[in-house]
Amino acid sequence: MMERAMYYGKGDVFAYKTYVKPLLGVRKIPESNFSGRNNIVFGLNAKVSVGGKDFLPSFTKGDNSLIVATDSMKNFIQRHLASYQGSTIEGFLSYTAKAFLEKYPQMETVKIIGEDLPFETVSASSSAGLTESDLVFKRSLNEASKSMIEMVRTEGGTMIANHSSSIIKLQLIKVRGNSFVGFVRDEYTTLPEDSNRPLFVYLNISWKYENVIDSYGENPSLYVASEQVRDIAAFVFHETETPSIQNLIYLIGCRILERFPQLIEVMFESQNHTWDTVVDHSPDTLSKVYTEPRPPYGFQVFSVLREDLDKDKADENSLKSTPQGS
Ligand SMILES: O=c1[nH]c(=O)c2[nH]c(=O)[nH]c2[nH]1
Repeated sequence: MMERAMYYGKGDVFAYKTYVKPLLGVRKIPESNFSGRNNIVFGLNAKVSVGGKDFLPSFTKGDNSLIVATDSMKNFIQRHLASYQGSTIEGFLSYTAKAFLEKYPQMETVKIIGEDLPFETVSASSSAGLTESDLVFKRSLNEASKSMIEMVRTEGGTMIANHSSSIIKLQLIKVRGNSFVGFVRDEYTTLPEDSNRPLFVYLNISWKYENVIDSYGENPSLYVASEQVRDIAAFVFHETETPSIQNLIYLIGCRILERFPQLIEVMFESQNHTWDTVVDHSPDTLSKVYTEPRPPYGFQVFSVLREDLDKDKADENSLKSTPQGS
């Protein structure tokens, strides 16, 4: 028998909480100054989906007797933000998903996606001069964290079937030091080879922990902050002469896995938004004028796995052991 799709839920569940427990003691890495979040404003946009065979009659017979109204799901999420004692979105999603399964026996699966609604610090005066305000925050329309957890009911309790943490909508421009050459040239090729392009990339990067519990931030030294992943991406972009976006994201993924042994996979969705050149005075000057590229856009999807690091290490070792001059 074919398995059918059947779930329902609520999207755009906005919830803001002030004075969430700060995230302190995140382990520092060489690519980033990030060490924690004050969490004075903690905001998220959640989407919950619930499933279970007991919901079938609600679809086929109009029997609402086991339906938890999606309006109630919204309240459930918001009230669980009030009682959540931790300091990360990942921890909150896990806490809330488990609570849904415990409260409603007809739910067999609960998936919650939470998108961070980030606020940034602004300056304020203090007796010591300029400091960061602890009262006023600036809404950020930049990149944001996003997490997902899928929890399922088992014989004796619950189990996490899937989880991920991400940074989304990161947009990085590198003004030179990028080429794209050597690709297939045939009767369909009009793109010239380019040895120096202004590479503008959009990145969504997701990562998966070996032990989901490390993502909750209860042991902050094992937590991977999206701010650190963002900083690694920019850092690796800076130091790499990129031959393609494909290779760039691979190198970023390897660096993330190197820095965080608690992760087993880093997944990328990248988009190419390389600027079009409008005015180019080179070789006299580096200064040029560019504009947005016309649609369509190119994209890449790639997972970097721990075995990629081991493979690179093995390659390095075999190079090292090759006798000089042979
Ligand atoms: O980094 C790139 N990868 C591609 O696969 C591609 N294709 C293309 O037209 N431009 C680019 N750039």
